[in-house]
Amino acid sequence: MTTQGTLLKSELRARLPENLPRRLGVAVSGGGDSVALLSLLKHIAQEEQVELFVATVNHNLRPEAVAEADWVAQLAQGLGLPHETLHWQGWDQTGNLQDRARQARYQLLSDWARDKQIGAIALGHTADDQAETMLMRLARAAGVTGLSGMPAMRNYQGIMLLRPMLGVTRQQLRDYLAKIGADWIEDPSNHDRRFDRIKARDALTGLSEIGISAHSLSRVAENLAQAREALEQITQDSARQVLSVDGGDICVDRAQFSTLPAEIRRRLLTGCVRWIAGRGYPPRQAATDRALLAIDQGEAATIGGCLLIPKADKMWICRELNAVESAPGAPGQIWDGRWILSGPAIPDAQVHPLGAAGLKAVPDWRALGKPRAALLASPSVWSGEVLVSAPMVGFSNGWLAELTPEEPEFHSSVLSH
Ligand SMILES: Nc1ncnc2c1ncn2[C@@H]1O[C@H](COP(=O)(O)OP(=O)(O)OP(=O)(O)O)[C@@H](O)[C@H]1O
Repeated sequence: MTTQGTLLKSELRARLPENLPRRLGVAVSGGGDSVALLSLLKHIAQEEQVELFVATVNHNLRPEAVAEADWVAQLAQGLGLPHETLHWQGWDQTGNLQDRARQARYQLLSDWARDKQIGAIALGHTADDQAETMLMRLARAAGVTGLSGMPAMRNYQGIMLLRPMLGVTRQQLRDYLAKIGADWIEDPSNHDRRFDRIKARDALTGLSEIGISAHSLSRVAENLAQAREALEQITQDSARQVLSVDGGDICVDRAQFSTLPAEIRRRLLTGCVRWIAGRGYPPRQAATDRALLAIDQGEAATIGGCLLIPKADKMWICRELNAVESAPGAPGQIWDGRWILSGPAIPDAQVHPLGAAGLKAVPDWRALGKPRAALLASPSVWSGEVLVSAPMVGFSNGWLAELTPEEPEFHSSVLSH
């Protein structure tokens, strides 16, 4: 191995978990980065008795994709490694094409890994990718989380995604490939200035004059990733002190909450909102700031599908009735993104939010000590016009309302973003 190769190999090794899984996946598109990744990992795998498995995703978006996947298959075969091409069914015209293709890629790769009992998949993101990500996030005035960039390791549906090349540049990898006489596929979209990433790439070249480089920006990301870890720990500890979960709602001790630093309060609030109303994008900063002010002042507010309701010295954070999808749910299936209701078989049973009509049928709801609005959005079972069960309001009638099994334990879930 060349000296350069040995240096790159140790850079990669330092960013991989200490104990590599016995079966390791490598996502190879055929581009220079992932081809270099494969070559370097091959050396590491040989030294550590790790079996490598290669996969290429064909997004079926470009006619050349079939030939590119075949090219990678041959490359893998030449290295004596198993290869599989995974196919995306195509874009359903919803959302942004790039985002959807990326999501599909991770889904296909993780399904493949699970199927093959592969514990982790290595991806070829480089320091340049990290730097471009940082520049794009700077444009959105991101905070500590956004500016901690792409993580070097991340659990995706039980499979570890590894990015061991975040400390090396695209140019270093190209030089290495040229030295060992390896070939790769040049993606024409890498020069397409319609994409923000390509504009960020060009901008980075200009920034080198003031010493901003892919290396320096990816180091900033690493620094902030450590800061983020520390913040997450403090946030978890604070959550235990100032929040309590009551059914599907959260009750905040306002006096204690107000003593916390702004960043921790923001993290707690967005964590609560995501836990209650879903795991999509976090609420915008302006909405979060408005809601934090409302908590300070003990005023009602709404944020991201949740209601903030003051009651004595507490603030309740609950699901907003108007934000619950109006289509009825079925028992045994996930309703409103997080509840599963189960009980005696009733042919026409449907799950709805309790609503004002339902609450009327449960006269002693006041004894629960919870705000009325919180109860209105709670899950209930109906047979036609008849209320069968409202488990969160003490009228269970043999039914059980449980938070979905994927819903992790509150104190860690609230804070793990
Ligand atoms: N079609 C593909 N098949 C297999 N692996 C791929 C494919 N496309 C990308 N990858 C993997 O992802 C790495 C990063 O690729 P790229 O920078 O093009 O992704 P991206 O679209 O920026 O996605 P993201 O940054 O969200 O992961 C590649 O080095 C490779 O490991």
